[in-house]
Amino acid sequence: MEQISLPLDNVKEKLEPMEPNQDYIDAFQLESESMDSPPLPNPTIYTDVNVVPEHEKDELEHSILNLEGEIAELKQKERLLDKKRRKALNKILDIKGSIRVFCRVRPFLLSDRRRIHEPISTGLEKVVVKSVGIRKEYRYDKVFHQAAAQEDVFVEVEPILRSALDGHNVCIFAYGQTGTGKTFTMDGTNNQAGIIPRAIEELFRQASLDNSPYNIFNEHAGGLHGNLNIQTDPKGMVEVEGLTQVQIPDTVKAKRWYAKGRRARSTSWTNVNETSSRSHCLMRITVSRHGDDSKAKAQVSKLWMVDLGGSERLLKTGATGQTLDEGRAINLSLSALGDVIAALRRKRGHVPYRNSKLTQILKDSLGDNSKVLMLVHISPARAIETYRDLTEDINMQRQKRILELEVEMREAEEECQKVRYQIQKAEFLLSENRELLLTSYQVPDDKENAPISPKEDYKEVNNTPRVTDKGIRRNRTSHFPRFMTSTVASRQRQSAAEKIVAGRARSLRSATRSSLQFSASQSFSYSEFRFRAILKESNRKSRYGETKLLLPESPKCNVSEMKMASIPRSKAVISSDPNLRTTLSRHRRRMSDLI
Ligand SMILES: Nc1ncnc2c1ncn2[C@@H]1O[C@H](COP(=O)(O)OP(=O)(O)OP(=O)(O)O)[C@@H](O)[C@H]1O
Repeated sequence: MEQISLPLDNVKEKLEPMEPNQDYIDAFQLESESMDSPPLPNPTIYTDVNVVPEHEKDELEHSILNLEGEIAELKQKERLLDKKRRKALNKILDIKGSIRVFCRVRPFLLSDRRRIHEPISTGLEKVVVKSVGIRKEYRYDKVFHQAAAQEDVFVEVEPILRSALDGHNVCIFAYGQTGTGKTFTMDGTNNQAGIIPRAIEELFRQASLDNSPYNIFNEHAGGLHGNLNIQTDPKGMVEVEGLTQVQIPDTVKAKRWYAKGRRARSTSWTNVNETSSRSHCLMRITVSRHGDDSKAKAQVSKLWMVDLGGSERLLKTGATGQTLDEGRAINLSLSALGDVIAALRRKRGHVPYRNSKLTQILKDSLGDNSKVLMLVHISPARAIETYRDLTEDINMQRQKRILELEVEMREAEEECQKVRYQIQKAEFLLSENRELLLTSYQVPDDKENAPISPKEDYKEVNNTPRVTDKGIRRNRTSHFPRFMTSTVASRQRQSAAEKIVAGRARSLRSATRSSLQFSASQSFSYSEFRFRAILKESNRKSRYGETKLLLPESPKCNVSEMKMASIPRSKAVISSDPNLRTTLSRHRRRMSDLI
């Protein structure tokens, strides 16, 4: 707050400095020239603080209380809707199966020497392999044919990612012989991103839509046949000693760490694949979600994305030495994983987790309450046919129920987003009102060091006892020598300034009313533009993590409103009256010009 003198006789005004704006200055000059108000005694003009009448304090406090109640109600509604959405998603995943096995058929590559062109039907659930006259049928939850794109695969993966954010442990595996496309499915290429980069994007996107603060950590382990020390805590949570855990604030960092982990993975040439991965590659993303209650324990879930080593016959790969040993270790752990998944699918009492490091590490993410997706990869070098399943009716019923639940889930999600936006608006208004209350009514604790109130200031300057406004005016004129009394021009300027201050007071009152209006009808007036501008700015800054604000479709605001939005809070003229707003701005430019 600084004090400046105006070229009005004896007028003291407290203003905050503003940047000059010629438009406003010119407009103000025009307006003040045309004013024809009766001469007034020289007033003392104060702005910014202590202009809101005392009785409006109650209104403001009432508004704050209303908003607090409203926010609590909205949060409760948000929790219920989120619960409904989670429940629907969980049901969908249960119907689909908590352990699902997909099959992806790799397309022919230029390097494939032998091609057997058999017709392959698409989008079905069964694969028939013909080999030396023997015909074998394999059933999957879904088959991705050769032409299936990375997006097609990811569409099926997406729901269980949401499940990871909801607190379930999730495992996504790529399994298959060497060269069948496991790494292609998990990592992809620069132009055809695979599951892992897409999942990272999606996790951050979904987390940014949610009001709950998330912490996302990334761990990476390549070459699991080393001597890893695995520990299980009393609650059954598994930890691997020496695993690097990094907090990842955004997708860029997440991808950087992922790339770093991938580089550590051992690859070597085999007869079957030039850059064959000679180890399992595990990527773990730990999501910890904090609820509204900051004291409550965070909900922690793990998302594992595993590119398993090739499950080839060792003779066929022509591997020797270390590569052969790696191949053996891979095969052993793969068969242990197969046993665990088979036991879980058949709901056996005993699940043989202890048979390999791989299954020990994944123990807490493969059992109850977890979601598992196994993507089996096959190469097209054999004739493959897929048939329509005979249990078509059952499938249709399943699909119908899944569709219903998906609608239910989407509706709950959309409703939840609306409620979140309402919460953000209400919280924004609440903080505005609290700030207004603080700046307008707070009595400083330390009276000696407290800034002098405008009236006291006046008293000091004029060395007169404190009197009412009327008294001040009378006293003021009577104390000044004749040559200090106002001229016609100065009185005109004063009158303009007085009008402005009165308008300012009105504008502050209207700000209070705006808040009250929201709490009653949930509509927006003055704060909407600033609120949206702030939201836009925060969304522009970071799509993920940094801020949890979300900007739904916003109504168009005109240029002057946006100008207002860019003025800092302390300088913003808060008024729903556009004329008053302009006058006040002009006034300020004029004042700043004089500093
Ligand atoms: N769906 C696909 N579309 C196009 N190219 C593919 C597809 N799947 C695999 N490929 C290509 O096939 C080759 C082998 O794939 P990839 O390296 O992913 O196999 P892999 O199963 O991971 O092998 P390994 O177990 O030896 O590491 C790569 O050149 C890859 O780009």
